[in-house]
Amino acid sequence: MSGSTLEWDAACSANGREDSPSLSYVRVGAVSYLNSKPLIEGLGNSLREDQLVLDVPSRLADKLSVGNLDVALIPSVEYFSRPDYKIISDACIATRGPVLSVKLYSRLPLGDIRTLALDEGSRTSVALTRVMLQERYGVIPELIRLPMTATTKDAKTDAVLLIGDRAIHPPQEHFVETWDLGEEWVNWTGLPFVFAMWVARKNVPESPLVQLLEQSRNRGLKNLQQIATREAKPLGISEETAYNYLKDNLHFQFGSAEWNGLQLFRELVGQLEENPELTQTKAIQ
Ligand SMILES: C=C(O[C@@H]1C=C(C(=O)O)C=C[C@H]1O)C(=O)O
Repeated sequence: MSGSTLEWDAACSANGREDSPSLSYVRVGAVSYLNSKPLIEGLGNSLREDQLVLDVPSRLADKLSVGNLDVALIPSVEYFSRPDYKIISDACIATRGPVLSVKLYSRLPLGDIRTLALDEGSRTSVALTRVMLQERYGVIPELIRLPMTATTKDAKTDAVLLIGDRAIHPPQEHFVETWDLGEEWVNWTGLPFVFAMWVARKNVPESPLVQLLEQSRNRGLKNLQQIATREAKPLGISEETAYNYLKDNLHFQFGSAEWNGLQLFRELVGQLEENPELTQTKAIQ
């Protein structure tokens, strides 16, 4: 435990928020994929083991929503509908071009897609895919949930969305078209895309976690090669692929261009949600 616990406790009592968790109680959730390792480099040294939970993005969003986490790296789309959430860091998962780990694989030309299987771990890329298919092709597909354990072959749909570590591997079958969603968004809008950011519920005091998250990200950025060397083998990818992914595909700093990209995405998602009956997802058959 770091010496900053006292500072955090003091912030809680100074704000008169006895229900607010101090650092010794705060529960932090981070994405379990390679993309998040630079954001949490060394973070575990300042928290107890049970305070840092790693999980897929959709489950982190659910845990934050029901109060099982206090702070989490959640899909950006989950922030839009929650006035009780606040962004507490400029550390994020974004891209300014091809992202490598968010892929739409299609068995038909994109304009002919009628059924779409969606990675169960995703929320933001699900919304991004739907926005782009509708805006660019007028396509509003039937949505099927693709469980974490299922592969593209298990999905009998016209197209499949995969995110995270499993999307980095080349697919095991031939697809007619493949979209790198980061590349498609940036080419289409001229703006970066923010997939995930650190969000807390509004009653959670920010200090000293804000500083810890910034320090972890800065430490991670300095250690990309070590992170790639450490993480590549268990994922079955080369160190070079892991390093290039962290260094060139991902962007970990939330700047004004990222903010503009996020605002545009928010507007487009808002238009999509005006039609709620089109957003239901069925289980895979
Ligand atoms: C780039 C990625 O970013 C992510 C995609 C997310 C989503 O689609 O909801 C959420 C968090 C990030 O893990 C990825 O997972 O490959």
